[in-house]
Amino acid sequence: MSYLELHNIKKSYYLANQEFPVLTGIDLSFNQGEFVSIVGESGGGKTTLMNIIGGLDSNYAGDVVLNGKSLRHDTAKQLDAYRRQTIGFIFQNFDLISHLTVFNNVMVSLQMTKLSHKQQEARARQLLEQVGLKDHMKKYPNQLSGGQKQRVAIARALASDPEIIIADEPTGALDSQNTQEILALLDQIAKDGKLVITVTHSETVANHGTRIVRLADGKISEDTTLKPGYEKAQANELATHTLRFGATLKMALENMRYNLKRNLLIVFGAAIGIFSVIVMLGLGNGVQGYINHEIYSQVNPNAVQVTQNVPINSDVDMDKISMKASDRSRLAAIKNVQSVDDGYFVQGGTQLRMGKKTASISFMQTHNPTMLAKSISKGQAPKNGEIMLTKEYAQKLNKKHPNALIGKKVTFYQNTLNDKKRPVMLSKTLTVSGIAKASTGATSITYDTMKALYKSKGIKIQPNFVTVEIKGDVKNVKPVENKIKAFKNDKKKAAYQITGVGGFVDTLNTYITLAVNVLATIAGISLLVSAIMIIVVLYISVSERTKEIGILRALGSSKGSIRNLFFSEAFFIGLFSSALAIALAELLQVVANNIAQRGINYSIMQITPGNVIFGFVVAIVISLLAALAPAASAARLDPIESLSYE
Ligand SMILES: Nc1ncnc2c1ncn2[C@@H]1O[C@H](COP(=O)(O)OP(=O)(O)OP(=O)(O)O)[C@@H](O)[C@H]1O
Repeated sequence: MSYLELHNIKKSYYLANQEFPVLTGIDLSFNQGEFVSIVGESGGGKTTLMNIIGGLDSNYAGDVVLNGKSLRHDTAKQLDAYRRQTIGFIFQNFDLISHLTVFNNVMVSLQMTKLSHKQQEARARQLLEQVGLKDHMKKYPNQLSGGQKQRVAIARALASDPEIIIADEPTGALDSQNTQEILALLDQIAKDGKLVITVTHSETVANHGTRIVRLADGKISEDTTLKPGYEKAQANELATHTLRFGATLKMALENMRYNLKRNLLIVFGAAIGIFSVIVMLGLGNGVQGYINHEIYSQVNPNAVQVTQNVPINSDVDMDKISMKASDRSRLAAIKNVQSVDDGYFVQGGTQLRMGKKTASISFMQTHNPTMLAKSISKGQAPKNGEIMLTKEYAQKLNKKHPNALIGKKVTFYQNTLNDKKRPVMLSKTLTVSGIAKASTGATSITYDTMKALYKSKGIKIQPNFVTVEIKGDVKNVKPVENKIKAFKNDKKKAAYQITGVGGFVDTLNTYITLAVNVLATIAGISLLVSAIMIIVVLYISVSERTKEIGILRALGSSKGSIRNLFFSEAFFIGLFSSALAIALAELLQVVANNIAQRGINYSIMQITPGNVIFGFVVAIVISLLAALAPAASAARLDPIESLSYE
């Protein structure tokens, strides 16, 4: 039994359903240590035969038997492994990967062996030294002479220490000096106990080997042994696996670096979409924050004022509008209610006097601790025996310097009815504690002061409103408001009326979030443009790298690895473009906030870590999705057609 046997190999090509037979029944056997030259007329099927022996073509009749085992039933993956482990290809046009250095061209093959990374590097160095390229390892293929390129190809073919070297016209592109040197190397490989099969038109090459096989009309016409084959050595093939993801990542990175300018433009283009989305989200956060900040600085959104649901007019029955202990306790029992404070408001009938000046007050109420200090423009909230005035009323007492009233005494008059419905005048001298903003503050005294004032004429008051304070986030306000609204009175109508901004703020926030998301989605349309751009670029890349794909398949990488190669490229486009987009957005944030701080004293753009992560994830996912079709088309390419791609 010979090491490699071909049994009745037949192969035809079909064009428009017409059969063109190329090989019509080849029977051959080879042994390790032989240097066989296959010669024959051009178009006679030599390359076709080499592709069958090399496991690149499995669409033939007959059988290839290696070491007693037929290749016929090998799966695509087993054939990949066969090419990686047992076969080393050397091509006429060298077929090196142009964007990889000499060293890395050899490393591509070695990365498919199970050697450690250190051992792979050491072997790459040793092989390149062996073919005389010690000083050229860092060069790119286009910086080498033809003979040097073919040496790199030989070093690469020897990477996994395969038992069979297939050299298709290895000296076809070389001068006589280089031809001799390459032949010497091939001869040495055969001497080392490997099987070297070369296809050639050159008699010089053919005569150099140990055996010449002539092909004519698709058959063997002559099989001549020139000299006995060399001693076969102990088979020493290295165990292999397909190109791992890490290696494809590295190759993708090297390819991007090789086409740096183009890739920078692509990354920049893809970054625009992600940048717009991040900026929109950041601005959304900022604007929402700003609006909330503005509202919160004026009023406490977590405070809700609750009154009985009865129309208030001059002859209203005070008893009907008062908030009873039962009202207060059922409000206090609602989830998230922190406190329920008694309050009392008065509409009309109030006058302030200071010297000769008077001010009629249309509305005043008791002060409670949920009112924000920010609603006071000067001074403080009233304590017992004090009054806070809104600016509007303060100006009636001191037009030019309303703030000068603070600390001064004013006389407070209140017309009301006593228990017997007789009009009485309440009066008390109070100290002005502070001036409230007209828009958000109220003229107010404490509940105790109000109570004492009425008590001076024997009137006992009940609170006519309460302030319900709600715990925690403003989101808790709406549910509490809804619960309050749900209470019914005897007439099955809503028992209470409420005023407060919390529910409104929550609704406003919902609308702002909605608007921001709509804007971000519109900005996201540019992501679609980015995705289409990435698809186009990757298709161009697949077509540019068709030859490289053929080379990698010949070296034994699987379809999956080819797919990964393009996914890796897409991954890097996604990664780099999102990094660029985030950097630009952060930069814009610094500039925008700087300007905003000067204008409105607020950071109007707030990009959160969540936005940044979102940007990264979206960019990478979109890039990988965009790579789906180009990567699949690259993986589907036929290795033989890819190798002959010009
Ligand atoms: N993919 C293909 N489809 C159709 N015909 C093909 C295909 N590949 C090769 N052929 C034909 O098969 C025949 C054998 O081609 P092959 O390349 O094996 O010849 P060869 O002996 O290596 O030729 P040369 O010495 O010129 O390189 C040729 O006539 C060629 O046109």
